[in-house]
Amino acid sequence: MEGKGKVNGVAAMAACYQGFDPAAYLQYNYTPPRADFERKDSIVPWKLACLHRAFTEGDVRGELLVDIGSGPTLYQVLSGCEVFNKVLLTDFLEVNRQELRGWLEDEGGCNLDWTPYLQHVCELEGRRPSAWTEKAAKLRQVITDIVPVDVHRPQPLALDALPSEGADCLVSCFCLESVSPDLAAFTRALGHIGRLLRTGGHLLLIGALGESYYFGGPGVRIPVVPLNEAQVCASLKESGYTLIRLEVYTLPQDMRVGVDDVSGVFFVKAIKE
Ligand SMILES: Nc1ncnc2c1ncn2[C@@H]1O[C@@H](CSCCNC[C@@H]2Cc3ccc([N+](=O)[O-])cc3CN2)[C@@H](O)[C@H]1O
Repeated sequence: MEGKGKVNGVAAMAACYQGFDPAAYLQYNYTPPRADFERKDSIVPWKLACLHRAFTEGDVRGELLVDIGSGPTLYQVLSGCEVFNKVLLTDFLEVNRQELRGWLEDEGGCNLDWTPYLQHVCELEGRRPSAWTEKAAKLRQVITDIVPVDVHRPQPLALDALPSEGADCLVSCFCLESVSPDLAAFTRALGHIGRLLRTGGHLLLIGALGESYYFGGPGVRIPVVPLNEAQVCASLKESGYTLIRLEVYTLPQDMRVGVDDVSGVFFVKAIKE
C-alpha cells in the first residue's frame, strides 16, 4: 500500500505543478514586503544574509555548486557564484527553466528585476552596490547549465549532468517540502539529492516551517508538508547529513500576505558524511 500511496502522492503533486505561474510566484514572494531591502525584518534580506555567511565563512569550497529546484529565482546563488566557478541550476518545470534562461540571456525576457538583490549581496560582501553589474556578469559566466530535476527519483538529475565525483555543494530553497506529499517523501528526497553530493560536501537548505499550502499562481493552490524544526533535523540525520547550523526566522504578521500559511523559515548548513 505504501508503495502505491507513494506513486499516487508524487504523481498528484506533479499534476498540481502544471498550473505553476512563475511571474505570479515571483510577485507573491520576491517583491515587498517579503523582499524589502529597507526593512531589517524582511524575509529575503534574512535569507541572503544566511547564504552569504554560509558561503564565506571558509569551510565551503570546490568546483561545482548545484541548486536543486531553482524555481524562477536566482537569489540562492548570488553569494555562491563568487566561491564556485561552476553553478548548475535545476528545475522540474520548463516554464521555470525558461524564466532563468531569460535572465541568463540578458534580453529582458524575465519577470523580475534582480538588480536590488545583486546590489544587496554586493553590500554584504563589502563592495559598492554599483558593483552589481560585475556580479551579474560573474553569475552569467559561472552558470554552466539549467537542467531538469526530479527529487523523487533516486537519481534526480540526468547521469551526464554531474561529474562522477558529484557536486561539492548543494543549495536548495523552498523546494523539498513543497513537492513532497508527506514527511517520508521529504526525507527520501533529501536522501536522493544527497547522492549528488560528494562526501564532505555541504548542503545549504532553506525551507518553510508550518506551511500546509501556497499559491503557485492565481487559484493554483499547492499542498505542502508542514514541517517543524525537530522533523527537519531528524530527516537530515536519517539522510546521512551532520548538522552544522540551524537558524529560524519567524514571520512577522505583515509578512503573512495570504499567498501561503508559512509560520517560519529555516536555514540549515549541513555536511554529508
Ligand atoms: N519533483 C520535483 N523535483 C524537483 N523540483 C520540483 C519537483 N516538483 C516541483 N518542483 C519545483 O519546485 C518548486 C520550487 S518553488 C516552491 C515554492 N515553495 C513554497 C513557497 C515559497 C516561499 C518563498 C518565500 C517565502 N517567504 O516566507 O519569504 C515563503 C515561501 C513559502 N511558499 C517549483 O520550482 C517546481 O517547479
